[in-house]
Amino acid sequence: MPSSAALTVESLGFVVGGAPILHDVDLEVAPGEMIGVIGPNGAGKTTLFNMISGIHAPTTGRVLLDGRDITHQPVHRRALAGLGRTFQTSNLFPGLSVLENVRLAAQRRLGGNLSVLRFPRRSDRASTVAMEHLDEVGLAGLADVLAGGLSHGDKRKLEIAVLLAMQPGVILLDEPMAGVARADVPGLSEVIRRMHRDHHSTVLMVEHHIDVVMGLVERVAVLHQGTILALDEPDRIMADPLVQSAYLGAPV
Ligand SMILES: Nc1ncnc2c1ncn2[C@@H]1O[C@H](COP(=O)(O)OP(=O)(O)OP(=O)(O)O)[C@@H](O)[C@H]1O
Repeated sequence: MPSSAALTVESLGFVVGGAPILHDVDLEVAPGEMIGVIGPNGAGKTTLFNMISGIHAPTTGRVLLDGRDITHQPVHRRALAGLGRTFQTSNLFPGLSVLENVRLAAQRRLGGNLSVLRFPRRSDRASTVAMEHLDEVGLAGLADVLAGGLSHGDKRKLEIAVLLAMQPGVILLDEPMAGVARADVPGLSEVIRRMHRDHHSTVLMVEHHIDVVMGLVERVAVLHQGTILALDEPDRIMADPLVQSAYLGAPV
């Protein structure tokens, strides 16, 4: 029977110089589900994201988006097919304003002119949509500020506004809390929670802050030595002796 998952990772493997970086990774993310991927340093989390988003080709296995095989599609085709991603390091346009960053994404989706040199009116459709998304992430008041001048936490919120403007079917969040000041973590968590709740977004999130992951997601995948050790609801993951032993360092 064909899978109804929004994102499917099937028997994924990645070998470099004879060393298996990932092996036998199977994962299904249901439409509207948010799954957190945790695991120790070097477990293969970023590599898994790079396979899903098309930065590296897997050695074995497949990646399916809404049941369609995208394993051999380049990054931009996957984006067009509805796969959105944030990176550990920001991929915003630092010299453009906060509003312009989101408006460009909205224009791309709405099919408008991509130029930022035409001085579009604040009332055009893409600007209106962009302002709505900035409002959602709490950045409407900073619309005219240059993106490069934002705090790390606000850059992450802006990246989420950009994603919302692109309306991807599946969102990959790569360590959204990386570099974010401790005081800004709860606010950014809330923005992710609202994005998931209000837009029914399908999300796969790698994050080192376990407390953040546990409070946000429906299920947690524990990646260990290149494969998924456990996949379950947060409470059950925290209580799993295998996970405690392998990941949290506690004795079994
Ligand atoms: N292209 C590559 N060539 C060689 N080794 C690689 C390559 N990509 C990843 N690795 C190795 O694979 C392992 C997994 O790396 P990866 O960055 O995916 O782990 P991670 O779980 O994201 O770690 P971290 O939590 O530190 O970000 C590491 O040992 C890394 O050095």
